Amino acid sequence: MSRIIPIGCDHAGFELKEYLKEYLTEKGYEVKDYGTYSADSTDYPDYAHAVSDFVENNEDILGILICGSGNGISMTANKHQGIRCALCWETEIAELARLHNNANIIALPARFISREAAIEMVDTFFSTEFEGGRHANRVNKIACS
Ligand SMILES: O=C(CO)[C@H](O)[C@H](O)COP(=O)(O)O
Repeated sequence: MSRIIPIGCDHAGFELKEYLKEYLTEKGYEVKDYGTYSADSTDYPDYAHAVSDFVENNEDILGILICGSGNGISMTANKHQGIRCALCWETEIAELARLHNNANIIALPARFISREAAIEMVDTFFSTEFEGGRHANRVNKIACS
């Protein structure tokens, strides 16, 4: 797994993004911060597209996106052919997103989860490998031609 983690958020996710960035940097990851860089109101698609472009174009990279509900940022990311972005609100969902769906971006709903929950989900997401097997064929069927 890569030690580089791209991360992006809108204003609702700014505080959590800063917190996760510090945590992941302390853990030795190289965090690529695609913004936003303040709590001023802004548009989540700008950051979702930037992180998704990076993940799509770099093998073995997993990313993090954050907005208020997690919906807008994951909807945007999932417009990219190479992205499987999973909206996660508890640890088991984050684990299944990797095990069964080979998700390459985790979307977090900053307004609905604690910092502790976010850390646990991120730790799980980044330490869990895709199970393959019966799930591989299903994941291959997700993309539209
Ligand atoms: O969750 C979001 C998108 O899915 C946004 O963070 C949310 O819509 C921002 O709302 P507001 O402009 O009222 O702060």
